[in-house]
Amino acid sequence: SMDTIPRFGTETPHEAKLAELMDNIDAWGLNIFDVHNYSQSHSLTSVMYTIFKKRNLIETFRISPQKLINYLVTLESHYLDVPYHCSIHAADVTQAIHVLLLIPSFENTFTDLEILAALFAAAIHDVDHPGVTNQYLINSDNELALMYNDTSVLENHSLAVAFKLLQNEDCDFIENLSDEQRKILRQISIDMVLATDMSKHGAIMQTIQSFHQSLKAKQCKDSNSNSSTNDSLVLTEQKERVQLLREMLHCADLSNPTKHLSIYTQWVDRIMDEFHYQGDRERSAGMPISPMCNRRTADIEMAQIGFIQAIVEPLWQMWAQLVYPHCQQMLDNIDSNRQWYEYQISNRSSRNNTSDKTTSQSHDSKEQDKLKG
Ligand SMILES: COc1ccc(C2=NN(C3CCN(C(=O)CN4C(=O)CCC4=O)CC3)C(=O)[C@@H]3CC=CC[C@H]23)cc1OC
Ligand SMILES: [Mg+2]
Ligand SMILES: [Zn+2]
Repeated sequence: SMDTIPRFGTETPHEAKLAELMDNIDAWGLNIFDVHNYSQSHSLTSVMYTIFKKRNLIETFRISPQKLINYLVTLESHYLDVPYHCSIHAADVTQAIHVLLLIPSFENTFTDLEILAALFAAAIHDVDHPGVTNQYLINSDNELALMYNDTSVLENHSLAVAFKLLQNEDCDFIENLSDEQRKILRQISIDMVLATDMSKHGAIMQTIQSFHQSLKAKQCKDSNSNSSTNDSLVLTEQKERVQLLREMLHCADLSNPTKHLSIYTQWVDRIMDEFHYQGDRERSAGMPISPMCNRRTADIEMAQIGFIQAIVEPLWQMWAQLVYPHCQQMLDNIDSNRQWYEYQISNRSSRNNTSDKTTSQSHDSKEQDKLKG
């Protein structure tokens, strides 16, 4: 019954602190690491449950709260204890897409079912991620690469695991959706999660420019009719709305550099840990070591500047243009974060041997610790 379900979906002795944090559920500045700590490591369950309650999705889709919790706790337990692609990343991306869906430009854009599908896709998008890249799974003849014919291996696997969990009677929180609604939810989730494969990034960047121009053209036509919703994008085709949701999840998945430095540097530590563990395995297997995966030659600051310049900034600039002025904070954070990493590089004492290099690197991470407060 309702009274057995805690306010944020999970039992915690820190409910008051969690309530304080959840007051920021609609804000880009939510500290997901604090949520993880005060929810007894149930950030994904508590964030998803809080968003579902806030968006009235439990009533709209006649969801059993208990089955929703059962699904979320089971999904969360199927995220592995890897440094970056763990349940905190899923919670982070889910909360990010929730905030992006709140942008006024989208006030009248998506149906409740599309919003349900988008949040579901974000929550499941990396479940059971083993902490290595698709390329590593392919190069090491992993069972998963065999299963998915080297094609979006991790993304296909996460989708299959997530939908398998739904088949459990106690976890089927979408039992009251019609067959047509379940079909649409599955279709949109598959489309969105497959689009988080970075090998699709180029294709997304190709189409985003012309797609957004066509949307802006339609938008200003609406504004000529001086309708009250002149800010919001109205897309008549479900295909176009799904394309926007695909881009939105990709943006959320690439949102670390758009966050405050103290949060961003924690994600950098985690992804570099994950990449370096992969590099260690590649080295000991005599395989070529993947980009950014060699801890012995790593230049963490350069990798971030390259990641921001090559991937994150171009994508977020396209996105910010579409929803101007609602994503300026993200662009500002990207800029100041890039400048911070450039400053770290300009600040380096000239290193002439590895021991110096190791010392100063540990010094840098102490710098970052200070930033974390
Ligand atoms: C916080 O910091 C990061 C967070 C996530 C990722 C991801 N990275 N990737 C690809 C790795 C290979 N790629 C590149 O090398 C891109 N690139 C250049 O071309 C120049 C420098 C540079 O980085 C593309 C992204 C993933 O596939 C991960 C999984 C999905 C999304 C992003 C993740 C990388 C980060 O910091 C480098
Ligand atoms: Mg992924
Ligand atoms: Zn991800």
